[in-house]
Amino acid sequence: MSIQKLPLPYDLETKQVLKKVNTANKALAELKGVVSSIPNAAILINALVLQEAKDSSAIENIITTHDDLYKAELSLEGIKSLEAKEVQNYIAALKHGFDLISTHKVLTVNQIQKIQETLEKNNAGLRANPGTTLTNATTGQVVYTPPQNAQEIQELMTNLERFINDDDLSDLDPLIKMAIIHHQFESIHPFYDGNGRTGRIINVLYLVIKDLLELPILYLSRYIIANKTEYYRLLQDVRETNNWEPWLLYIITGVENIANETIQVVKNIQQLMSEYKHSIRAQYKKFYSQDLLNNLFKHPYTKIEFMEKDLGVSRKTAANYLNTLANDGFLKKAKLGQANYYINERLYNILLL
Ligand SMILES: Nc1ncnc2c1ncn2[C@@H]1O[C@H](COP(=O)(O)OP(=O)(O)OP(=O)(O)O)[C@@H](O)[C@H]1O
Repeated sequence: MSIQKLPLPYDLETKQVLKKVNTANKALAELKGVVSSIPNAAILINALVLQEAKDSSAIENIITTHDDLYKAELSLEGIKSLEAKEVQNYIAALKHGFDLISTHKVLTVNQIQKIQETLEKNNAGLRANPGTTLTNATTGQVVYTPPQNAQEIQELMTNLERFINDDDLSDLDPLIKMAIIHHQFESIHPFYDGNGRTGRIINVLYLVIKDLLELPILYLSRYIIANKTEYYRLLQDVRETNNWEPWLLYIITGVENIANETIQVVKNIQQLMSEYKHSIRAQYKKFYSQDLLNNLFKHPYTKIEFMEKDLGVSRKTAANYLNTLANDGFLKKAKLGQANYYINERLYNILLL
């Protein structure tokens, strides 16, 4: 069966769906509010995006620990595991996507290609050769064959681009649209690889485009991992039955649940920052600064070079700050090879959840 072009000719706004849309939108609005109450919220992107990258990559069986990831960020000798590198590529793709959409708040096929390119580190572009099928991971059976024809893929992507950006095509709530966009994107399966992760990046970027979030910080991937069987089943089920309601409810419930979890994480970080700010400022009048505090929260694991750069101080001064903070229990000092690094353990524990 070929893929339908968008908008879909069905009434998707059932009572149940609208109810979910309503509560999910409330949760998103609260999250947006909590994030904007942090004056330097952008520093959170690093820590929070890493979380999403780790979870999203895990769906592709790229399993990493937080410890590995944060160490990889430090680029110290001997810790660049392949997995951590994959996750770094995901972060780069998400950040690149965020930059691309930020100015004009549109998402084009071209930009989607750039995101996938950053993620997969190849420029194969949209599929041009046949042969791609989706199989059941356990049985190896083909469950779905996406379009094989290059021109058809191109046309479906152009249609998707219009649906993403032109609200005159459909007045559905953005959350319903996001669920449709995700399904459509995964069904077109426009690339040879990275379709799942690119699709999950599009989800969060779409929320930013629609002003439901200011920063791309909604770890929807965690929800998808936790409900992975249901995810695959519903993707397939919609195609076979055209029964959209369970899929829409699944995705929108995910948005709501994860928004509520993220609100808690952001509030915990905010509280810890405020505690650190007051204690560090009181204890070290001479060297406390907002930039110093930001550095400790931008990188759950930090190193002398980061501090040097962020604060514009000498290596010796940066080392002195970090060692003093470690001596007094604000950070934990650790060693890898010859190099020292410093862990904000309380932040690390919040992000571990
Ligand atoms: N039956 C199906 N119908 C439509 N899409 C599907 C189906 N089964 C899987 N998919 C989608 O295909 C994605 C996998 O595609 P691909 O392997 O290209 O992406 P990936 O990013 O490398 O992998 P992953 O999503 O596992 O991290 C899944 O995440 C899912 O979104």
